[in-house]
Amino acid sequence: MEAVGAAAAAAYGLHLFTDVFEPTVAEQLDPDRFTALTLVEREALTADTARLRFRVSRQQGGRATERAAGAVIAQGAWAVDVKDHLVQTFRTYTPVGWAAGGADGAGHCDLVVKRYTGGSVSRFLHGTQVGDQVEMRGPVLTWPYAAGRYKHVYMVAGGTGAAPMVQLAERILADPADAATRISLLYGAQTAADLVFRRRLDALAAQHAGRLDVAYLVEHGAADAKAREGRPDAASVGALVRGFDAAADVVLVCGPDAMMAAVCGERPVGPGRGQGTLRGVLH
Ligand SMILES: Cc1cc2nc3c(=O)[nH]c(=O)nc-3n(C[C@H](O)[C@H](O)[C@H](O)COP(=O)(O)OP(=O)(O)OC[C@H]3O[C@@H](n4cnc5c(N)ncnc54)[C@H](O)[C@@H]3O)c2cc1C
Repeated sequence: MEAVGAAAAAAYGLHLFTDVFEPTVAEQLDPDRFTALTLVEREALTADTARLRFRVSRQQGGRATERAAGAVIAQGAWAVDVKDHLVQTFRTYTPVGWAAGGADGAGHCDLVVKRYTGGSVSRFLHGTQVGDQVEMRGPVLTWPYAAGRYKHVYMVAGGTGAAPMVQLAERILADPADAATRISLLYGAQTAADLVFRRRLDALAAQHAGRLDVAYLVEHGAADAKAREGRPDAASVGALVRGFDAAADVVLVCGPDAMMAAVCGERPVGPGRGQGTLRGVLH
């Protein structure tokens, strides 16, 4: 009994000890409320698209929040709601880099955001400077995924619509329980320079040869050997999903409204809404 009591006291002491070294300010994602994260790094990827890195660190006693966030992330593809506090409006973004952080150091949450000329939150985010705080809420589950559920995951992405595909592909390829899952991605953008995830995807494909195939499409400009000129259309999407097996596979589509309408039909907006009637070239 004494030994158990001593061990419990030691564990409690260790818990208090590690808490002392954790920050007092909340820099954690919380699924239930908006919290402020600090922008620590920004990188221009194109004239209108930037990668923004926000610091994540566990606050004192913040393990319950961290567990709640981890529980959502464990369920599949996820995103965060980002608020423009000036006009109290929010939009959803897909982290493409994530580390929860803890007693051993700060973590991070990376977003790749395209700026729209008349846009509200994307312009707000592009106006932020290193050191600024931005309010976020999440993780928000966007698509439940269970390892080993699909034999082949087909993906069609346009522009920053590739962000959820990158997040999901990295998850699948890193998970031994998904070792038999293959991924084929068709990724289109305006120009070759706008294929902002290309280098990352090529490295991933080289690392996981035979499990990830990526084909690129560009609308304008000279295409190279691996990036053909064109849009996701009946020919390119048809070639991608040629081996599709409805019993074992899935097709994921994410991109601008016009691309969604052309490929699969627009998805009804709102929580819990499914695809609805399949239209477009996948019909
Ligand atoms: C699950 C999910 C994940 C997402 N992940 C990402 C991501 O990782 N990266 C990313 O960049 N985006 C992502 N998005 C898109 C993002 O949420 C926003 O929709 C996008 O940033 C535009 O928001 P905004 O507030 O800047 O533009 P909004 O203000 O919503 O405007 C959208 C468009 O409408 C136009 N517009 C605005 N007002 C008017 C007007 N009065 N008249 C005519 N046109 C107008 C704007 O010019 C713009 O083109 C994601 C969306 C979802 C649903």
